[in-house]
Amino acid sequence: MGGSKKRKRKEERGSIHPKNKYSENPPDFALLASLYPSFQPFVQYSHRHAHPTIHWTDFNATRELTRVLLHHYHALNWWIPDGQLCPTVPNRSNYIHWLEDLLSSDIIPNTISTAGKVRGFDIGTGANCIYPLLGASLLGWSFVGSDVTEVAIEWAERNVSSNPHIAERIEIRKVQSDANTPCVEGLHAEEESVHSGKIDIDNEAVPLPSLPLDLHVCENKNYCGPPVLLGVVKDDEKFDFCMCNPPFFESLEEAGLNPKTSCGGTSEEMVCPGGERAFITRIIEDSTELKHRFRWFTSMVGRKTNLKYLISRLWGVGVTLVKTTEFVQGRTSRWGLAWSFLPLVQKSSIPLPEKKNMSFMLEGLQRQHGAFNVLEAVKSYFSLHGLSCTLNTSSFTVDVMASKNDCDSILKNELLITHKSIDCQPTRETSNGSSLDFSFGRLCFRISVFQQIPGTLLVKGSLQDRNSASSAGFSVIFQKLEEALRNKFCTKPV
Ligand SMILES: C[S@@+](CC[C@H](N)C(=O)[O-])C[C@H]1O[C@@H](n2cnc3c(N)ncnc32)[C@H](O)[C@@H]1O
Repeated sequence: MGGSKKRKRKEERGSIHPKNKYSENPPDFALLASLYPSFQPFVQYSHRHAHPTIHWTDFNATRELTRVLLHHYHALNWWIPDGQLCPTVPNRSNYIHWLEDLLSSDIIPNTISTAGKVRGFDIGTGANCIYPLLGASLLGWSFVGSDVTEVAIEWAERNVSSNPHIAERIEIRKVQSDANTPCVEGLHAEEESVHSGKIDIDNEAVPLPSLPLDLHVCENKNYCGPPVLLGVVKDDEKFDFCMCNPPFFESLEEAGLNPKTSCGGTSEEMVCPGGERAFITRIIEDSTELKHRFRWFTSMVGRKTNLKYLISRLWGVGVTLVKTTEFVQGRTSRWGLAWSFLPLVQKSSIPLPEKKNMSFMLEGLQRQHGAFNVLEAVKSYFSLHGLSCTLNTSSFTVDVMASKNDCDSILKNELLITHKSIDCQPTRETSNGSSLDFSFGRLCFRISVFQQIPGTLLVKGSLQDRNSASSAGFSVIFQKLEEALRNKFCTKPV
């Protein structure tokens, strides 16, 4: 009962991007079977299903489905050897269309692409090379696709050269697998060589690089493999975006947990020490060096707990904005995570979210920072902008009253106060890329702080007035408060 409700909710949220070829018309297996004799043996007809289906646990069936989908709907020739990761086309297309939305959103300036030509970097393109093939054929984008394994490079190149109409747009780049990036502290040398099978470490301590992120929290789970972006992106290169479907898992056992599908996948493709959390943390590390050489840095994230962790890492390294989306396919959810270091663009008027209740989590707080400190920071944040506030220590709330001018003051000054260290002009832009037109007289809201578990607090805001003009103002101010608190409490020392 609970399960079916949950499933229904997911289905209601919508599982497929509206621009996706398959959003209105799911693949027609009967038609494909009639057109492609090689696909026929895999198609099952049963009175239990309204439409013909395939055995999702059969690698040969899922690979043949991908081949015919790419051929029939995308005019692409494609193949992978046995056991390599087999992509699901509708699902991978969702990521491409989300990137398309990000690139056309104008939240950050388009400083990179020339003459409307979009150039992307696919980290770990795999033997299947699926993202460059889809991005080039659907949208005319150019790509560099990187990978570490010989088999991925060989087959990605084959998949590119068997499609001469787009081959010029895709470069496959081998990452030197013997050029392991140094490991940040956490792993014992012994564990390192066992887990990665690539790192040749004597029993001596490895010299540690000074990195802007503090990874102590994920002890023993750090990425110690070959370079990811730094050392692979060339000195003179700029990209509109990078994308990545990272090795999600820490072990092959974990990778094999879903017996309901067979998409293949070798250990090199699916597993890395520390799993996706460590791999994406390395992308974040690299992005702090490469900054404006990419308009958007993005990655797929497989676990919600990792998504939360990575978002708080991002605010800690001074990004100007973070965007997320949920990709739902069947019963599986994945998340898209995007960030940028470019200054936000000032815009005139875009509708704002009109919410009366908002909340966010502050995670990874140090021991000395409890609910009371955060509450005090909330009060001084608003007092600093001249708003009238009352702190109630027994209910752990701050009641705030703001006039139109007070709100203006927050929007005009906030970025100067909280983001002194980043290259960001004060604008009226919110993290959602919207701007505010105040048409209310006074705003009353309550901020409450709740302890969840040690080191994690929930901050809630509730609007006391009920008109929608106020709720637009409240949404923006609450987002500004969130940025300020994250900046104050979630930034780790360099
Ligand atoms: C989960 S697979 C994704 C393959 C393909 N992009 C897809 O979506 O199906 C992850 C890929 O990352 C590659 N990989 C692992 N470490 C890498 C690194 N440091 N740089 C580039 N690729 C890497 C693996 O060899 C593997 O092909």
